[in-house]
Amino acid sequence: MAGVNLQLRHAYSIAQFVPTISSPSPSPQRARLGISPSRVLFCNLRATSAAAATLRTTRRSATVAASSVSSAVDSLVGDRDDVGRIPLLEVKDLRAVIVESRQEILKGVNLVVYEGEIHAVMGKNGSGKSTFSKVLVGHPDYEVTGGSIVFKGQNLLDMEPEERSLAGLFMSFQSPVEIPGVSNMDFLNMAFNARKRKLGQPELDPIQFYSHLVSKLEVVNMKTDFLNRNVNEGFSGGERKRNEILQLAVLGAELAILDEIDSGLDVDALQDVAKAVNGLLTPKNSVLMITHYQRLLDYIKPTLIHIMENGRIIKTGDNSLAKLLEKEGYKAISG
Ligand SMILES: Nc1ncnc2c1ncn2[C@@H]1O[C@H](COP(=O)(O)OP(=O)(O)OP(=O)(O)O)[C@@H](O)[C@H]1O
Repeated sequence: MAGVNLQLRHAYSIAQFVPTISSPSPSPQRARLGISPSRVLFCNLRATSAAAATLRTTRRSATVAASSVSSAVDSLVGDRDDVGRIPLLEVKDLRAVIVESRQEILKGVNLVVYEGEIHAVMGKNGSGKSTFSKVLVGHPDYEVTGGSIVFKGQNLLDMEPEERSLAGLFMSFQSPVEIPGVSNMDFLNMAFNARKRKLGQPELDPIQFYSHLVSKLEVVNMKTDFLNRNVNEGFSGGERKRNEILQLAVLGAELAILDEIDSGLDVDALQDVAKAVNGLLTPKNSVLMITHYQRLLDYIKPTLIHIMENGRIIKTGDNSLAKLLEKEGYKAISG
C-alpha cells in the first residue's frame, strides 16, 4: 500500500464529477488517496462505442418471423410476473437527456429484472444502450427527465453514483481506463473493504484479502502477475475485459451491468469471461448485458433479450430473438 501515490488525478476522467460519500472516520488509506475506490469504478464512463454487426434481410420473411417471436414473447414476459418473486431492478418510463445539449436519448425505457435473471440488451448502433446503462449508474453527462428506477426497493435516482456502487450495482465498461500509480491489488483491496464497510461486515487485511483474490484469479484465468501491475496499464483489450470481470468476481454485485464485455475478446477469452460470469451467478443476483452478438449468448444464456431502438425497448423475447437478428438483421424486428 505504501507505493500507492497521488498520481491518480488525471486517471479518473469522472472522479471530479462524483462526490465522495462523507464518512465520519475515513480509513487512513482512503484519506491518503483522497478518492474512494468505488469512485474509481466510474472512472471510465466516457467509453467509446464499439462497432456493431451489419445485418441484412428481406422485409417479407422478416415480418413473418418477427410476428411469431412477438407472440411468444408476450406469454414469456407474463409468466415471469410470479407472485412472491422479488424484482431487483424496476425501470419505468425512463427518460433522459444529454445535459449539455438537452437532446433526449432515452424516451421511455421500461424493464424489470428479477433476482437470478440474465437480461441482454441488443440494438443498432446509437439506439441508446450504453446511455441506458450509464444512466443506471448515475453518469453525470445525462439528466433523468422522467420515469423511475427502483433498485432493491430503493429509489436509485436519489442515490449518488458511489452509493449505487456500494449498494450492489456493478458496471463494466466498453473501454476500461488505466489508473497509473495504483496496483490492481491495492485497488481491489480498497474497493472490497469499502463495500464491506457499507454492508457492516468485517474488512479483510492484506493477507486475508490476498487469499480471497487468488481464488478469484483462477475464476477468470488470470496470472498473479496482474495483481502487481497498475490497473489496466499496458493491458491488452482482452486483458482489460478480464480485469473487469475480476473486479466483479472480487467485489460481488447484486446487479452486474456488462457493456459489450465480448468486444475484442478472442474465442478462449470469451469462454473464460463467460465461464466466470456464469460462475458468479446465484439465485439472488442478476446480470444485464449489452451485446451486439449472438455468440456471447451462446455462453451466457439470457432469461430475456430486449431490443432497443431510438431510446426505447421495442421488443422483448427469448434467445430466438437474437437468432432472428443474427439471421435477418434489425429489419426483422424494427418498430
Ligand atoms: N455524452 C454524449 N454527448 C453527445 N451525444 C451522446 C452522448 N451520449 C450519447 N450520445 C448520443 O446518443 C445516442 C445513443 O448513444 P449510445 O452510446 O447510448 O448508443 P448505443 O446503442 O450504446 O450504441 P453502440 O451500439 O454504437 O455502442 C448516439 O447518437 C450518441 O451519439
